[in-house]
Parts: sequence; C-alpha cells; structure tokens
Amino acid sequence: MSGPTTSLTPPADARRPVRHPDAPAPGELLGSHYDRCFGCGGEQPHGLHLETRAGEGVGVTAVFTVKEAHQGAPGLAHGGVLATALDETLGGLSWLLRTIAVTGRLETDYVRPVPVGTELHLAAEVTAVHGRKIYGTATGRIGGPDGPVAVRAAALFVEVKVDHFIENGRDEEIRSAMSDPDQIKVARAFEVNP
Ligand SMILES: CCCCC/C=C\C/C=C\C/C=C\C/C=C\CCCC(=O)SCCNC(=O)CCNC(=O)[C@H](O)C(C)(C)COP(=O)(O)OP(=O)(O)OC[C@H]1O[C@@H](n2cnc3c(N)ncnc32)[C@H](O)[C@@H]1OP(=O)(O)O
Repeated sequence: MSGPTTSLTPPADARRPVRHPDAPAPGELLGSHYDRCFGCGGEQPHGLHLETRAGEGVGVTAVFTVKEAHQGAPGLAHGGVLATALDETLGGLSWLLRTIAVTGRLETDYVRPVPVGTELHLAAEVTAVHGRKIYGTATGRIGGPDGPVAVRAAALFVEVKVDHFIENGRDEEIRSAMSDPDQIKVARAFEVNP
C-alpha cells in the first residue's frame, strides 16, 4: 500500500473549527455546488439529489431519499451510494467554513440495512482543523432525524484552490462550468476566503 495512511484522529495541536462569519444561516438550503454533481446536482438524473441545509455551529443536515437506481441488493441501498451520501454531506461543510476542500479519506460504518424508499437523515460536522486538513464526522439515520443510526463516517478533507478543478477536470466540463455564471458565482463565494 502506498500513500498516506494517517489516522482520522486530529493531531493534538489541531484547532477547533470556526464558522465563517458569512456562512449561510442555520436552516438555509445550501444549494448545489455543481448542477452535474452525482451527490447534489439537479441535472444529474440518477444522482442522489441530496438537499443540504446549514446547521448550528460548523454543521449541516441533509436528506437523501433512496431510489430504485440506488440499489445494491434487491430493495436495499448500495453501500457505495450510502458512502456517497455521507461524503456529499461532509462536502457541504465547505459552505460553513467558506473553504473548498476535497475528500482525502473516508471511513464508513454500515450499521443497519437501508431499504429503497427510505429517507436517510444525514448530519455532519467539522470536528477539527489542522493546516489544510479538515476533520469531520457524519451520521445517516432512518425513520426521522432522531431515528436509529444506519450509517456513519469519519473523514479527512484537504483544502484546495479552485485551480484543483480547473487543472484536473476534463476540458469539456471545465469549459462549460466556466461559461456558466451560476457556477462562477459558487467559485467566487469561496475565493473571498482570506
Ligand atoms: C470554474 C470551475 C469551478 C469548479 C468548482 C468550484 C467550486 C466548487 C465548490 C465547492 C466544491 C467543494 C467540494 C465538493 C463537495 C462535495 C463532493 C464530495 C467531496 C468529494 O467527493 S471530493 C472528490 C474525491 N476526492 C478527490 O478527488 C481528491 C483526490 N486527491 C487529491 O487531489 C490529493 O491527494 C489531495 C488534494 C487530497 C491532497 O494532495 P495535495 O498534494 O494537495 O496535499 P498533500 O499531499 O501535501 O496533503 C496535505 C496534507 O493532507 C494529508 N493527506 C492528504 N491525503 C490524505 C489521505 N488520503 N489520508 C490522510 N491524510 C492525507 C497529508 O498527509 C498532508 O498532511 P500534513 O500537512 O500534516 O503533512
């Protein structure tokens, strides 16, 4: 195995996360960061169409309804899709920090099977920040926001610049995104971060 295998436990000198002063108010719908995103994009037909809202502190909540296209076993959500839901919810924390970050590491626990048709109630929070590393946790509950935990995750996101996408994305989609005023607005919202 190569590459970093760092623990998901923040180092002792990590700092507490700080909600950005311009973060959306608690309860506010965050909207999609990219309309073709498999997690949250409205223009992605088989996507998860996750709806994420700002929470208190450096936290967010989201709801994902498991559809027929999201199955692994008959009538049950695919584990990778559930990991995506957790990943996307954690990604929404970017709005609270006003920092663009990508997933470096994601560990998922599957606690209960999640049937098709279920509304998965997700919640995520940033637990610590250390340099460009952002640590977070997420849960997915069934039967309501206070229902039993079906899935949970711990993750490490790494802060990047908008250039990360421009340099690594396929030309076709990057050109299209850069000519979309709504997409530019999303990117600008993060660039104001000092
Ligand atoms: C006009 C176009 C507009 C485009 C869009 C604009 C705006 C978008 C706005 C918001 C979107 C934001 C997020 C998306 C939201 C939701 C989607 C869900 C999230 C995802 O689905 S996102 C896709 C999956 N994701 C990837 O596609 C990442 C691929 N990957 C890489 O791109 C690199 O790998 C990277 C950047 C991660 C690091 O590379 P790097 O060279 O920048 O940094 P480096 O290696 O120096 O690491 C720095 C410190 O992080 C530690 N570290 C790194 N990786 C680690 C690991 N895996 N485990 C443990 N520790 C790790 C090191 O150990 C070091 O730690 P230390 O500082 O202590 O030494």
